[in-house]
Amino acid sequence: MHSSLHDVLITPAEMAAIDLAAAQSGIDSFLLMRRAGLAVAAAVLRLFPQAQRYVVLCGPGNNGGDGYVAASALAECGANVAVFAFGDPAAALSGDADRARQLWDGAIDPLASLVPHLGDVVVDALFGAGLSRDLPEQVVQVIERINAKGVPVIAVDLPSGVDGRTGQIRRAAFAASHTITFMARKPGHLLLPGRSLSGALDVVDIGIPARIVQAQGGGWRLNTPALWSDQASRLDASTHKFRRGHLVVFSGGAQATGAARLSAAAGLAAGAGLVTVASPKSALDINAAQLTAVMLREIDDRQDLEHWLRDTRLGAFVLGPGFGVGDRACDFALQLCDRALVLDADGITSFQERRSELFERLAVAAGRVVMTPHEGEFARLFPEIARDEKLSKIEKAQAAARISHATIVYKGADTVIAGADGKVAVNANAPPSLATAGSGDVLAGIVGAHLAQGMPAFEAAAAGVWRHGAAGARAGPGLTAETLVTSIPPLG
Ligand SMILES: NC(=O)C1=CN([C@@H]2O[C@H](COP(=O)(O)OP(=O)(O)OC[C@H]3O[C@@H](n4cnc5c(N)ncnc54)[C@H](O)[C@@H]3O)[C@@H](O)[C@H]2O)[C@@H](O)CC1
Ligand SMILES: Nc1ncnc2c1ncn2[C@@H]1O[C@H](COP(=O)(O)OP(=O)(O)O)[C@@H](O)[C@H]1O
Ligand SMILES: [K+]
Repeated sequence: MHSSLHDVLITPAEMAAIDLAAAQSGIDSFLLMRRAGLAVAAAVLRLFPQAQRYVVLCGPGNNGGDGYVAASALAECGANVAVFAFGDPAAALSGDADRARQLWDGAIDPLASLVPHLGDVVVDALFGAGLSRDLPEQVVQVIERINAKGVPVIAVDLPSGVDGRTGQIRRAAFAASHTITFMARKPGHLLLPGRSLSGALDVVDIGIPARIVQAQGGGWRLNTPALWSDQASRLDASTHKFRRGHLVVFSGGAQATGAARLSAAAGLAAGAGLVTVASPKSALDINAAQLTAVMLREIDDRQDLEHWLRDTRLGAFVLGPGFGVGDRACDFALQLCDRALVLDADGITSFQERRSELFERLAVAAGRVVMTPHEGEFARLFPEIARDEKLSKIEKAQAAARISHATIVYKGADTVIAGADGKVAVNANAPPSLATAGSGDVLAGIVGAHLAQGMPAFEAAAAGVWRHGAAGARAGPGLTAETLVTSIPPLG
């Protein structure tokens, strides 16, 4: 892949515009298709040199065209190749794809006649970026037959049936072991369930200039350090703990203190210079018995908080983990909207019936606020957005950020980070072992540390999600929230 396109995500509509812009700039579109098909053939031979038969499935558009080029290249190498087409290829195909078909001099059988055998390797060139509706029954049946047989599938551009913009399945989809895509990743490769169905992803540079790809791209990004490393604070010899930021984490009552302590420990490990747990009187003793480097302060009510907030050195706040749902959470959060705040868990749920109050406050407050909902919390605060099936997870996070005026971290295996200004990134470094109790509390603490150090909200959130994922990978499969805290890698 071209290095400047490493973190760029291109939707199918943008890819079509890129295709057009490339043609208008004089680039030979058939040459692009040839490079795509040859890259597929090379990958297939490298990955599955022992296949008894290469079964190439060709669709009615340019994805099918890539398939015909790959089939011809495989046959030229002496491989046993069988081509099956959806519909009548002579009638359906035009332009480059038809030219590619005419250069294939073997038989073309109807897709429905395919009987997969063990020893086959399937090259899926049915539908790629042009998938525009649910798959027809005939294709669904073939996909189910092949998936059930367990023969390896290499997908061209996208596994057929996966929507390249949303990652959703249009009735059925191949479960590919590998996907070969072109120029840049597509959102459907990263968003679930498309991510699980794409297998190992290979992005091939077929020679479209990076400037053309970038010019048509809409700004969706993969979450990598390139997005935020220049905003990360560096340690220099003259630093002191207040310069590294003071993070406050609010504790729940005596029966619910662990979550806040996990956030606090994560905040300290992630680089906040000081961390204080703000605890109600009822939980002071239990917190005191468990805290060492993290400090403790009694905060019971609104007045206590108002008084304490006169200390401008308090750099950022985490409100929500184990805090308890109710008006007290809302009162505290509304007081903190013009500071730096991570609103998580109960802090989000508490606003289910009062969200306009929060959003109106955030619209005028000059704070840096990050909300970190998982799917359930997202649906509580943004029910109409959560229900809208036309939107991808990326667009849902963007819509939520827009109406709430906060940075949204829409959590899950495919966490999306969206800024109120439209910036968006999809995370891809998180292992499934992060699905463990307390893992979200650790994330809130890491993001809080970044805010305390002065990072802007979007960058603080994106860096937090990335470090959380990297910590998960370092902690290994048996991780607990505690080992996650001790595995947080350095920032930058
Ligand atoms: N964009 C580019 O620059 C390049 C694109 N290439 C290939 O071109 C592909 C995109 O080509 P196309 O835009 O022709 O799109 P596709 O080939 O993915 O599919 C479009 C065709 O499928 C039909 N179709 C869509 N959904 C259907 C459904 N559910 N049931 C039945 N028929 C359906 C459409 O009517 C159209 O005929 C990419 O995925 C890639 O493989 C490559 O050739 C290399 C260059
Ligand atoms: N399957 C998964 N793969 C990768 N990351 C995951 C997966 N499941 C959950 N996570 C991450 O783990 C964290 C869980 O947070 P959350 O749902 O709030 O749990 P908890 O309340 O137990 O802390 C989130 O950051 C989420 O993105
Ligand atoms: K495909």
